[in-house]
Amino acid sequence: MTQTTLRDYLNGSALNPDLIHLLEEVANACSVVADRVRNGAFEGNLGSANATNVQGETQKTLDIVANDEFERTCARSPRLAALVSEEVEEVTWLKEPEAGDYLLYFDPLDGSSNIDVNLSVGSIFAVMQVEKDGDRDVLHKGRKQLCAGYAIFGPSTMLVLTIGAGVAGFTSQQNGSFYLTHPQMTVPTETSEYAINTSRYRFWDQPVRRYVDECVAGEEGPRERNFNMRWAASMVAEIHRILIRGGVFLYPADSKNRTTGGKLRLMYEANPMAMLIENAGGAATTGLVSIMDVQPTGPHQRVPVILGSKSEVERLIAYHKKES
Ligand SMILES: O=P(O)(O)OC[C@H]1O[C@](O)(COP(=O)(O)O)[C@@H](O)[C@@H]1O
Ligand SMILES: [Mg+2]
Ligand SMILES: [Mg+2]
Repeated sequence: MTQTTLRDYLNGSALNPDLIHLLEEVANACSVVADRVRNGAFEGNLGSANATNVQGETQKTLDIVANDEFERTCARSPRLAALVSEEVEEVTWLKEPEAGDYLLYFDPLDGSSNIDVNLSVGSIFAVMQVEKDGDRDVLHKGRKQLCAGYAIFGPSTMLVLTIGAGVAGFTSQQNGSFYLTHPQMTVPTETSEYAINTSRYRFWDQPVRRYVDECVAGEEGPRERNFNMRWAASMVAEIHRILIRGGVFLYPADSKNRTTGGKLRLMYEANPMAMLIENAGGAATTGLVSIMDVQPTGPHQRVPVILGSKSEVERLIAYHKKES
């Protein structure tokens, strides 16, 4: 049986060859990062680095290793003008920007608190375009993303990608190539599974409390059915689960994180995941606005995130609108 490789899939699309080249380098970077994560114990890369990133978070050694691998690998792409990384404060310009050049936004290692306990982590990315010659603006709305995806380093390494329509999943084989194994990933409209860090319950706003209280009440509550709960503390793992079997994921703004706008970052966490979820038939909101319609104000801006199965996201929007 012949299998469709990532290269076959991209070459069969209408994407610009320069963008195909960039996406192949992103996939290469993901493979290298997967290896570096897998070999972390042998290479002495587990644990924390003696550094904090722009968000004030302690960096894991592998956060820095993954960032360097992304930079090194993707810089081979001739039309890539700039990199926006979670781990780097300023935008990294690789060339004088020309109209049509690409901008790569990435979280080199997502869920990195899970590394030392050997749970799933991944990398998240999105691509946008330079609009005019010399234009150094990288703060475009998520609606302008040309493509987005993530790699998940779990029991198998997978790359999940949207190139404008639909979402496709590729699994890495031992030879390092990605093969199309999940051609049309869709988020079921209905779900009875939610994901939220409930240790923050006391900080939540009323709409989030109401939603979770109703799920917890199960058959005896207003929803009249039982819900299951999962929290992997790794956004790639949560989104992958939702793309496989549905669900809703929340990292809302709350009384503790409101001054920073929430926890998750718009440009390289929320926007790429929102594009994947919407293109798989789900929905993604801050509670009041579609995530991809948020006008960014900075490369490391944070936003509240609610995404997944449409019916639950719509219910959460209704609860938020009632309160606003
Ligand atoms: O530790 P918490 O508060 O549950 O937060 C978990 C969230 O933080 C993240 O780990 C943030 O990503 P990074 O690991 O890239 O900083 C998400 O993957 C995850 O959804
Ligand atoms: Mg992250
Ligand atoms: Mg990260």
